[in-house]
Amino acid sequence: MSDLFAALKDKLAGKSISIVFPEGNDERVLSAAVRLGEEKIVKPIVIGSETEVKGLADQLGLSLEAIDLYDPATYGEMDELVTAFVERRKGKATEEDARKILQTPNYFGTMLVHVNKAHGLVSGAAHSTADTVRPALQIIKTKEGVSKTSGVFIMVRGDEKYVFADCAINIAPDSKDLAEIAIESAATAQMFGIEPRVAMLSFSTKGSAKSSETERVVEAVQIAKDREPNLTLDGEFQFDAAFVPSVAEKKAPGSEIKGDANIFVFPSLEAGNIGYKIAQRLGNFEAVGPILQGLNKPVNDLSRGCSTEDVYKLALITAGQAVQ
Ligand SMILES: CC(C)(COP(=O)(O)OP(=O)(O)OC[C@H]1O[C@@H](n2cnc3c(N)ncnc32)[C@H](O)[C@@H]1OP(=O)(O)O)[C@@H](O)C(=O)NCCC(=O)NCCS
Ligand SMILES: CC(=O)OP(=O)(O)O
Repeated sequence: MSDLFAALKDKLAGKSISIVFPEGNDERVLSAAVRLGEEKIVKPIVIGSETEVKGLADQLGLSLEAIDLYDPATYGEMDELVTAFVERRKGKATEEDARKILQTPNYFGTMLVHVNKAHGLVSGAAHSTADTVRPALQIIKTKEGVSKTSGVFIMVRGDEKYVFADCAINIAPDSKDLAEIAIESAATAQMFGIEPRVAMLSFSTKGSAKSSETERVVEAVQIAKDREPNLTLDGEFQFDAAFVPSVAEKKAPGSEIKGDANIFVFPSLEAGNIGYKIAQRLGNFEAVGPILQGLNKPVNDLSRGCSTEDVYKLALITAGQAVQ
């Protein structure tokens, strides 16, 4: 993974990609933003009250010279953002609503991305996923051909690299959603040099159990294969059948996934979110993400349990998505 970040930094050199950090009051976020600015890799735009952010910087011994600090309360181009927000929300927000909502750092920051004053946004160190992603879903929206945004983690331990999806957004995906999550995750994996071999996970392998839950995954496999016949993908698999060759031989002989999957599509958000945290906390995997896929512009969420290093890395990935 260190190679990935070195390659990303090379790719970003001289590109002046600006990333918004709406959580200027959080010491992990402020420290990562200052580091990125001082390394001149991305241009950080930090959101927060000037007094509070300066106070935190003094406490942490940080200089704010390498970042831009925007306070929604005093932002000079608020009228432009208000007009653009009302236009984007078409009938769902009045001007009065817009003025109020744009005082919220995540909405304000997302609008900066929407009106091209910044290339991407990283938030979620101090906000729930719902509060972080809702502005993006409403304002940035999904790109053409994608019906739902989803969130993946790149799980890294030494040389091992896997993609876990969806661990962040869709609570109860239907079979069409699961197929789309699989296809989008395969594209995301390629960005990280992972040649996709996708396993659609369940508590059943190739019909060993039957229920509406397993049928949903079986249908998803068929939809994904019809949409992307060249993608190496199969299921439904229990995790052992997807990951352990000797178990795959017994439970799923003849599958093109031979216990060698590297992208794991979980059947629900419950499974995906619990699964990634177990691998992270018990399995000592580094969990990079969640990386949101399918949006028009890059907006990424952090876990509230993130470190400064996690903020730094997700910001690099976000900037990398902006120059795709
Ligand atoms: C993502 C989430 C916040 C969206 O829920 P919500 O705010 O109730 O969504 P709504 O149904 O009100 O929709 C709000 C907007 O987002 C859009 N939207 C909702 N889910 C979406 C998705 N997966 N992809 C794209 N757009 C989506 C809706 O179309 C709607 O757009 P509109 O206002 O322009 O019509 C919700 O599904 C959620 O809480 N997911 C779990 C997040 C979480 O806690 N994860 C675990 C930790 S990472
Ligand atoms: C991704 C995730 O689970 O985020 P949080 O830990 O903030 O809920």
